[in-house]
Amino acid sequence: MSAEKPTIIYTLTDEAPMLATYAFLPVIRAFADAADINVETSDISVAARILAEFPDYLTEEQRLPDNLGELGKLTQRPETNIIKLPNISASVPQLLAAIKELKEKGYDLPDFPGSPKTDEEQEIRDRYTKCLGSAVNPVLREGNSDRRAPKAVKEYARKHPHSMGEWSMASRTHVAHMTEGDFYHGEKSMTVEGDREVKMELITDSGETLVLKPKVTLTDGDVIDSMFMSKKALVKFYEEQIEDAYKTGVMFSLHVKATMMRVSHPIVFGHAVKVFYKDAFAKHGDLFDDLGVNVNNGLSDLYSKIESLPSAQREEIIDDLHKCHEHRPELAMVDSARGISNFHSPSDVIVDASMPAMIRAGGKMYGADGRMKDTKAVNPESTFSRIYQEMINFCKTNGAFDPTTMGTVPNVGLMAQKAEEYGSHDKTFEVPQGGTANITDLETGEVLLTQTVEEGDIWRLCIVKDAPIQDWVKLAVTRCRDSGMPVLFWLDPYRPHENELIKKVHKYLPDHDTEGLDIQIMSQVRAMRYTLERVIRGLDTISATGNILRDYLTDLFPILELGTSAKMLSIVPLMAGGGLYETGAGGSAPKHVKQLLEENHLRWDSLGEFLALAVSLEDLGKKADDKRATILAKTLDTATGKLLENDKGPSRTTGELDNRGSQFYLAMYWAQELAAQTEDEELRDRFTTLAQALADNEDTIVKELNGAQGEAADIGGYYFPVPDKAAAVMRPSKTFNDALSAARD
Ligand SMILES: NC(=O)C1=CN([C@@H]2O[C@H](COP(=O)(O)OP(=O)(O)OC[C@H]3O[C@@H](n4cnc5c(N)ncnc54)[C@H](OP(=O)(O)O)[C@@H]3O)[C@@H](O)[C@H]2O)C=CC1
Ligand SMILES: O=C(O)CCC(=O)C(=O)O
Ligand SMILES: [Mg+2]
Repeated sequence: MSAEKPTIIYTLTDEAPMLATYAFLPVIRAFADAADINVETSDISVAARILAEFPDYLTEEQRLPDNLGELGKLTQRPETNIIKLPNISASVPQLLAAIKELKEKGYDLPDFPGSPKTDEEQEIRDRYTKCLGSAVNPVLREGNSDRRAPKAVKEYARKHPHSMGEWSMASRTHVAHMTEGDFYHGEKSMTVEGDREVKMELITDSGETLVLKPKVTLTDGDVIDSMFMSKKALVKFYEEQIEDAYKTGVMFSLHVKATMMRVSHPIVFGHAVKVFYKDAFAKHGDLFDDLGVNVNNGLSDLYSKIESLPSAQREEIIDDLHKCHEHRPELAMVDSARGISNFHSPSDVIVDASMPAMIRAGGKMYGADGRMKDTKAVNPESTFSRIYQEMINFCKTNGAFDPTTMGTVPNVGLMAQKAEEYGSHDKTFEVPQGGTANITDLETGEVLLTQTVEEGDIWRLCIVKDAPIQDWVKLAVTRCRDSGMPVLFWLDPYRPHENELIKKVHKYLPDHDTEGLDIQIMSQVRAMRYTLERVIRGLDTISATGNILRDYLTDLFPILELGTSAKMLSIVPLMAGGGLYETGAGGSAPKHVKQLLEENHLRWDSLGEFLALAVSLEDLGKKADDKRATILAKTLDTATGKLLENDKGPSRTTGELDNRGSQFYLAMYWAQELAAQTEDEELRDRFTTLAQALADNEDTIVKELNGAQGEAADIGGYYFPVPDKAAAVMRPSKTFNDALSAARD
């Protein structure tokens, strides 16, 4: 990072946001240049992270630095200013596809060892594992989360409401979750006194001691939890729910977060597939084992592994899989036209986005015949899934929410320093043998937390440190004061972990001036009900939650309120003083890439980027006392408001204004605002020319941008596109490109 100039680091990520960046970076640079702001990029896409992990397999020219590691270090510096776009938290099928593409491009990477047999294979697998799942966000999110709908965005949604499906009392949609044997059921938690080192060990029933994690360093005040999911209870639960759905004729859908909960949830997902196709697994299980089939990676893994078999044998298996459907319920589909079900891949249906989409659609998902149907939404873990049933009950009673009148629900989420589930990846184990699972002090041998587990159970240790909790409480109070909204801490005293948090909230609230503020603590189901009663009255309520509810609620409410969580302001005030500005609360929208590749239309809305850039510039202005950065921030904010007012967001329909056209309008409005301001004459003069050039050529530019649509687009890859090709597709208007270049001269 350049020491002299104020610097924004803009991340290059994956899928739709990465494509949008090809168009947006030249716009940003045209404006940032004028204020002498450095805009650096950092490629943290899954492809770049894979390449950075395997320098020893690559030629000198092919090697990439460890950008993520570097950014992680920068989060510890107060001057850091990062704009973070959504990235793929890769499932195994996505990782395999990325490796395949890179190999085809001449990167001589090793194959991903599905079941490593040698030390070398294990080492390769361990390296690839670093690129799997939620590997980016926990590293960069060295602060807690502040996500909210900006006023202009909320007002836009009120004036231009998105469609909402109808809810009826007769809806059969419901949430099914475990009532015993899940992580909630046997959770144990404690606040650690004094610094100490512990290990995770399993004393097996045969008396052997297996050390699963030799050392975990804990500090005074850490809250630690030991919890497990019983395999037996999970399988029994799936059996019952599948049977119930079949008997009652309701569709079955599974909602997990195999990407973020990258160790536990693929296993939870895999058991569902095995139970659903129980008969086929009973008949061909040995063969599947020989082939290395692992349905934790989805049914697609099974289909690809049986491809090597003689066709008669393969067809017999496929026939047996199909036969299972005769006595199983209908499955929710991801792509009914292509026969791709909810079981195909664990990253196709991700609970944070999938449950709100279903609730927004009136409790319906797509069935195999392409029609929307009621569903049994299976969310095995009861810890958080009960909030969805509460909302469903509410919708059944009160009907669908009305975006023109509903209140807003911002979130203050605890996630700093790998809080809670974020840090659990390397402390989660599929128990190899039954026994006693202990968290044991390395020095004294004292057992801090103990669980009795059985073979196949998933056992994990989560930690949340004291400083992030203090920071979270402070952020909640600050947001309460600044917004004038009440704050609810969604904490359940019956859950041991949250009971520890409640004690800390009580301890740290008195550190702040809370005079006149409405701050309450409620268990999750009550908090949801209380919030919803306010929402339908147009009243706003901040939710202060742990990490998982941060994730769930910041898709749930935005999707209902705004139609998408991409329009959220998503700020992470870094605890070391810097700022991480995320672009919305949604993901990288793979469906949008499909449309671009097929029809050259990108429906991705970059509003999240516009909002993030404005707060990033504002922060730069404040910290570096940089007047020009402040002017850029203010004018960008006004331009974004104008964009909303004039309804220049991207359309879903090919041939109409898309991401590129929307960015053009943003650039034009921004230049016009700068041309109209009087605080800085040089800026005014510089942008008067650009504003003029864009306004004069508005019709030509829009024609050039929209005219490029309609045919398939070639960007030279999916995970690692060819930059020139992607840039050519994303910047099809010569007139616009020339005007931006001229502005930098
Ligand atoms: N911060 C991060 O890094 C995050 C990353 N992810 C990753 O994103 C990927 C996809 O996750 P998924 O669960 O499908 O969720 P997404 O939020 O990416 O997509 C779900 C749907 O939301 C809508 N949407 C999302 N962003 C936008 C946008 N900017 N403009 C318009 N519509 C938008 C789209 O609806 P429609 O198709 O109707 O247009 C899209 O299909 C996964 O790989 C996941 O790991 C997920 C969440 C956060
Ligand atoms: O880190 C991840 O895998 C996804 C994060 C996410 O969905 C979110 O932050 O809302
Ligand atoms: Mg999310």
